[in-house]
Amino acid sequence: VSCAKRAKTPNSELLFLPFRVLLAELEAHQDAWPFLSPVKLKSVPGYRKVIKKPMDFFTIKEKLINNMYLNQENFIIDVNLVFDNCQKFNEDDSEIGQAGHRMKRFFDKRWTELLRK
Ligand SMILES: Cc1ncccc1N[C@@H]1CCC[C@@H]1S(C)(=O)=O
Repeated sequence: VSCAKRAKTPNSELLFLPFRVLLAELEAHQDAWPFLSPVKLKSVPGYRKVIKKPMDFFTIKEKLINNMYLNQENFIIDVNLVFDNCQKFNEDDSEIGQAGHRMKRFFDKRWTELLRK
């Protein structure tokens, strides 16, 4: 089975520029602190059992740099996974839960502005 060829051509770098810009904005956001690195499965009881597909901004950046997103959809799916995992595991009125909702609102707004022009 031939695995999907990773996009290596220069123009695909250009193509993914908006994603890198958007991801940089997410990472710089004051409410990004819970999502900057993978959840520490050893120090968060229950996380491994409850959350089937952990995701975080650092992992997304790695995938972006390694050309592992072949289209917009897969990038969006991973970003939304960060927020869906957060809503699933954290109470809405918790510190992390609130940060997740604010980050999602910020992302949805910027995504629309940046890529829906
Ligand atoms: C995103 C998340 N969701 C559920 C439980 C914990 C966390 N994040 C923790 C709280 C702050 C950073 C750590 S981390 C990312 O270092 O584990």
